[in-house]
Amino acid sequence: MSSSHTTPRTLLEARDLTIRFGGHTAVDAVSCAFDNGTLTAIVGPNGAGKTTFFNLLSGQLMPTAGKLWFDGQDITRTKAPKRAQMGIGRAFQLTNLFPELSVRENMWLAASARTGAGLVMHRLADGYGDIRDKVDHYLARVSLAHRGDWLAATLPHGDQRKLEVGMLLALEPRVFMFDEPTAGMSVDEVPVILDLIQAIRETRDKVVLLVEHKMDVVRSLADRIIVLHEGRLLDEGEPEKVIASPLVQQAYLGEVLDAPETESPEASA
Ligand SMILES: Nc1ncnc2c1ncn2[C@@H]1O[C@H](COP(=O)(O)OP(=O)(O)OP(=O)(O)O)[C@@H](O)[C@H]1O
Repeated sequence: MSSSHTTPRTLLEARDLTIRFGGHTAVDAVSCAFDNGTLTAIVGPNGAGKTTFFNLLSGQLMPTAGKLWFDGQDITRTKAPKRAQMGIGRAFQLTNLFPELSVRENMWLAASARTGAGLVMHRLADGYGDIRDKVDHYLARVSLAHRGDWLAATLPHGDQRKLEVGMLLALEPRVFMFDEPTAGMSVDEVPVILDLIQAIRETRDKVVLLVEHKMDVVRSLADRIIVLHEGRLLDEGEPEKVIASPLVQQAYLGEVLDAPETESPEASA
């Protein structure tokens, strides 16, 4: 393993990662390493480059300059499907779902993605019991066991988000990427998702990355925050310290960045 640039715990590392769209540099020489067993929240004002940075990590976009390593391998030019196969999994905002397939079939596709046992096998065979067990397991994990036969398109929005997270779990990646995982969910559904993310973090051998605007969610889950501003890495470190930093407060001027004092129980709902 060519890991002169990594520590043993580092699973994913970006070095001077940059992408330009015409004259606009959306991500500008960002360097950071993500260690096994950590959850990093990526925050920043609107247009800071968070989603673009995620796209560079998952392979939806290729960088103009810079390097990316996964588990000691240079994956800078590796395409998104291959990265997913290698263990970099991303939950998209509902675009991963197959609306005309059932919840169970969607889960099957995710659970079998690495084995190549496609949907036909699901319909035909009694074999593949291990995949069926996996599907049952992850359906239960996201509280959707009772909705296995529903078409994904007919699920309420909150359940679609749960299905999406369930599919990511079923891929069993080593890097979990969540892009505002609770967006559009009702207050009572949010804890299911946050508990799942917390549980992944507690396995202590995965990397979890979270783009998140809600600072209460960031505080409750993240070991570390990375702040992007105008495409650059503005600050990083332990959440309370970073949120309180004058530089970060300044970058958020004009947006609501809640101060890090103690919250009332209602405020964190
Ligand atoms: N394909 C593209 N072509 C041109 N400019 C782009 C493209 N994708 C992103 N940008 C620009 O790059 C900048 C960063 O966008 P990005 O969506 O990554 O920000 P963000 O931090 O995720 O914002 P938000 O919090 O609003 O989702 C913006 O100025 C955006 O307009």
